[in-house]
Amino acid sequence: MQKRQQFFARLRAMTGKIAASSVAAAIVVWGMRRLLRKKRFAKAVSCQNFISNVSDIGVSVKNVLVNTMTSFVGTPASNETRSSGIDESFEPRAEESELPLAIQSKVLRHISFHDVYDIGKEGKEEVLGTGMHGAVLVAKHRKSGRRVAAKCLEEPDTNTLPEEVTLYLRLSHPNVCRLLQAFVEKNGEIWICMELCAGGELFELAAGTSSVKREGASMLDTEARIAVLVKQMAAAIRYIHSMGMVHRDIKLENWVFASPQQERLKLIDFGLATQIVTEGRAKKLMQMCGTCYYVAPEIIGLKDGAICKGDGYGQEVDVWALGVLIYMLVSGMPPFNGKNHADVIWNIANFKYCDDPLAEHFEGRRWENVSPQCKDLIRRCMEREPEKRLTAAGVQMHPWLCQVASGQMPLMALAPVLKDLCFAGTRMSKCTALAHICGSLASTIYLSPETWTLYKDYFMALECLETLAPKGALSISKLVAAFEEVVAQPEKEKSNGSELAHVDSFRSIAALDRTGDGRLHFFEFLGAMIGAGRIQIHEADVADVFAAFDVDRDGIISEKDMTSIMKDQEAQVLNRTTSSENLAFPIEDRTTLLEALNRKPCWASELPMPPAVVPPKPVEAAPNPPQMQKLLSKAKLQMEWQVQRQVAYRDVRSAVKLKSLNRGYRTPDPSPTRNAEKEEDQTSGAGLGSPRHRISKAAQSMVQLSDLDWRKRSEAEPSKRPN
Ligand SMILES: Nc1ncnc2c1ncn2[C@@H]1O[C@H](COP(=O)(O)OP(=O)(O)OP(=O)(O)O)[C@@H](O)[C@H]1O
Repeated sequence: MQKRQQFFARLRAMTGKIAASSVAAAIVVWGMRRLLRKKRFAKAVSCQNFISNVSDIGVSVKNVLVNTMTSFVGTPASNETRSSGIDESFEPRAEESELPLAIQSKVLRHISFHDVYDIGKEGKEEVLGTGMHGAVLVAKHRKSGRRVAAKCLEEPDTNTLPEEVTLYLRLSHPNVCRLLQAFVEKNGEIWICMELCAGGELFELAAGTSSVKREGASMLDTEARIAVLVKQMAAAIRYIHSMGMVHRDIKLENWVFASPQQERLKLIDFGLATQIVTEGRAKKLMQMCGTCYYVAPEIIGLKDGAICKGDGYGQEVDVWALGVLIYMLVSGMPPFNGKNHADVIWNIANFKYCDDPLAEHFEGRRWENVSPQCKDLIRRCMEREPEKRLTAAGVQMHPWLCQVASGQMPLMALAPVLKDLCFAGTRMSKCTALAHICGSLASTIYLSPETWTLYKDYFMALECLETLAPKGALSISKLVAAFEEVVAQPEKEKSNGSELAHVDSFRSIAALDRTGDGRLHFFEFLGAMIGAGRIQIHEADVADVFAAFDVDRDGIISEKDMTSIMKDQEAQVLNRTTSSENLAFPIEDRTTLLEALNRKPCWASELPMPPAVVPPKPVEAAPNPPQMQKLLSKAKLQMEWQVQRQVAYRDVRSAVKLKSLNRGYRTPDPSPTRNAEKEEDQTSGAGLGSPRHRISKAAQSMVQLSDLDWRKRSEAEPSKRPN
């Protein structure tokens, strides 16, 4: 004990003497690691607090130390210990520090959700939908008035963000709903703000229960229109898979329309998503989860006639679910049905199509008007063997989806966009601070539907450069090659040449890659467009970003603020160029930042109009209209769906009601936490936990047991099967 005290005394003296030196940092971190290895948490925390109190060490060294401590120990004991100018709230937690800064700045720990957003109009909440986590509500940003969708998750340990949030934060694709901000509250709640998709659920549209008013033809009245939607779904799934993730809950309810006017679909609900590929290696998942009708057969195992865990599954389960979804959209019924969830699961495990024997062969009244290509796509998505199933890329390239316009543009027409990218990259490579600010803005900015559609279309047109089935992000090398071909080369050929001919296109375009994965994601592309002065930025847009970068909260973004949150090599770039015309430090106020951001590019030229991605509305009735609405309104199935939904809603609502007596509108997941549930599932092999139709684990194991008992018997003696 005495020795340890001496060690600390020496450490203290030493750190005081050589404050601000990296040697001190190394020693203190080494000491901390030792303590933690010996599980001396109390000492470690006091060491952490000590570092926070040392006032004479440089801010960046101090931040490194404090971050390192925090990643080991967690948040320090009290707020007073951290009053020396560093904003504790900005410090990323261990898993967040892996994320690029532009994404980290979306996680807010120092501001409460309720200080930034108002929920509902005149005290009345606007509910967008209800799920296992309670209601998803409309919230209004106080400063800008923009409306977002907000959901409250509960995490007992605020040091770790739920996987749903960490994965969601990393995604940026035109067909994936954007997670704008996550607020980590002191009471353990996590509020996530997503872009508001006001067009309603695809499920409600298909079932004819949507309350959203739409003009013109239904989006599901012809196969061509359904194909437009499916193409977007395949693009989103491929993107998620290319990020090494699996969604595990692809279903009609989890696709929402961006707005009532648009046929733009967005994927929501990453509650069951997980990282499946790490360091290039894909693992097999064992947890039984998903939504009843959409569960792939490999998720469920069969042993001696009883349902058990399968042998493991991978990303193919999302393609299976997509196949089920297309099946439902064109035929109006699910492929596998049953009296209850266990029945459905049993049928899936045994690959027994629903009551109608023709369903398996896609024949009968419901399939009369469905094209052979569409049936072929469904069949290939719903291959029983996962290895034989199409991949998401395969779905994108399937002939049935070739009828949908690709959004491709001639490369020449894209030259102004490529110039913008290079211009923004040059600015950002000279000024890393600008790159971070543009990245953060792109992650959180509100864009009008027109602006959003325009830049999404350019993004998709550039994606077409890559392959027939793009991965949802732009390859840096392909962009550089395209720039050289249509911009730099023609400029070089001109006798007097121009600035563009000599630009280092690779260095410039690579500077836009904030995630460092060799690809430009949609938010990085938007960041480039902001950096090029194309997207008009308003004061309300920069408020949160300004606050996030003003680390010491003195009302200016100083060089010290920026260096304290940047990596060393980035800070050097910052130091070299602080006086450059790009963005001089300190940034005194938001107006200065706004002016810098709204500066037009010197190379600017007229942007081309992107082609319409959505096919024109058919003048006459299409040759193969599945007439979903009619079909669904008559079908018995619709009743079943609605009854099930109502029951599910009622269950959730009663849970919500009970909770809301204690907590107002905050309606957390009734189970301890999703992650805990996931882990428990993995070890115990307990039943299926599917959102909305999710059966509680206990209830389900009861269902399984009682159900499977008679099943075993009835398999042997079919006549004894109960009705
Ligand atoms: N960004 C959004 N814009 C509009 N509506 C949304 C948005 N996010 C969710 N909703 C609505 O809220 C419903 C529930 O959302 P979500 O699925 O994310 O919640 P959950 O609690 O995770 O539900 P689940 O039980 O399905 O896991 C959705 O089905 C949808 O109708």
